[in-house]
Amino acid sequence: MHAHAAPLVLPAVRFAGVVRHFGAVRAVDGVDLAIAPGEFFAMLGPSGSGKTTCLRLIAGFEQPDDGHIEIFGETVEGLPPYRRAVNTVFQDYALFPHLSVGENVAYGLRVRGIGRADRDRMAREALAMVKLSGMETRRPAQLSGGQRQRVALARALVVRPKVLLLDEPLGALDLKLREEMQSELKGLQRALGLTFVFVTHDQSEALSMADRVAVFNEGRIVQVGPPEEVYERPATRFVARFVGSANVLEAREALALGAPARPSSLRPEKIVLLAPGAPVPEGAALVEARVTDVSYQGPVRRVSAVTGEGLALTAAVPATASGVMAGATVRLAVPAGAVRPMGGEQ
Ligand SMILES: Nc1ncnc2c1ncn2[C@@H]1O[C@H](COP(=O)(O)OP(=O)(O)OP(=O)(O)O)[C@@H](O)[C@H]1O
Repeated sequence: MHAHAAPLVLPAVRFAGVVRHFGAVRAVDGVDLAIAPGEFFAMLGPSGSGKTTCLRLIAGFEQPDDGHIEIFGETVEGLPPYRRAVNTVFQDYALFPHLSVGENVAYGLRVRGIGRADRDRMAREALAMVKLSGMETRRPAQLSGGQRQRVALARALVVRPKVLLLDEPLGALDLKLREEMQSELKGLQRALGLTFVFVTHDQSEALSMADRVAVFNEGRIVQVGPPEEVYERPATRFVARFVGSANVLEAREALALGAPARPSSLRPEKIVLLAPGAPVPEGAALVEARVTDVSYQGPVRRVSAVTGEGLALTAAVPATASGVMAGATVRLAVPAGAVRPMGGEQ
């Protein structure tokens, strides 16, 4: 964006040069971002990369040491959490064990001074939204993990925030439930038209749910864009490796595969295992390599191999491919365009 061009829509959340240090730890180290209203925005990165601190800065549980934060155009520095148009769903749900489900959900309304009848109605509506109608009188201890997660969601939504902050909300759920909740959350976000800011260290979760993904490393955003772009065109080595474990090629290695001499990424699933005698596809580079390791992963096998020149590649090939075992020599085709140049260094 040009500095002089006014944005077309006021961002739901805007960070300008935001810094948060804890002693010598640069938890958030100069972050700029603009999250659009109604956007599902994922913050993805390894443990300790600063995602949660960014979320806490939006919520108002942390204050920036430097930089500026706006929520729908309003400067929020110094504004306490309850005065911001945001609400948070925590990973551990933070439900009150001694209150019923209905009371948990209505809690935020009670502290805002909303009367009994309205509270009950709004809590019932919020519980219906997360498919928990009829559970009002249960205690959190009488619910499954997935149901508790829904109560936490209803409790956050009932006060009608403009931005919902979710800190690894599905982290405690098993895989199947997690996948169900991913599509439900996404559906809910679309139906309500709310802005969701979602923190996760799970790259497939970020890619499948978000409109845009910001990849964090060491307190900075190293790439931000739609999932396809982050996956297909990682900007840095870190993004290439962290999102989908791409092969990272040095400039001379890219050149040897017929691509421009630039540091580049190559997705394992783009590499084609050629059957013995099969012709090399048009425009592809042919590589002969000795298999060093094979790992079966259900639909695919991940094959690690090294060429005579010492180029190590990982390919994801159909699990049905035969004759692939450690020590075997394989012919791999790297299609033209599969080698993608990277700009940044971090
Ligand atoms: N209150 C605090 N006091 C001291 N250091 C902190 C505090 N909060 C966070 N940090 C440090 O700041 C860095 C970033 O932490 P943060 O929780 O934002 O990372 P994260 O990417 O969310 O990681 P995770 O996925 O593990 O939650 C870490 O090194 C962390 O130890």
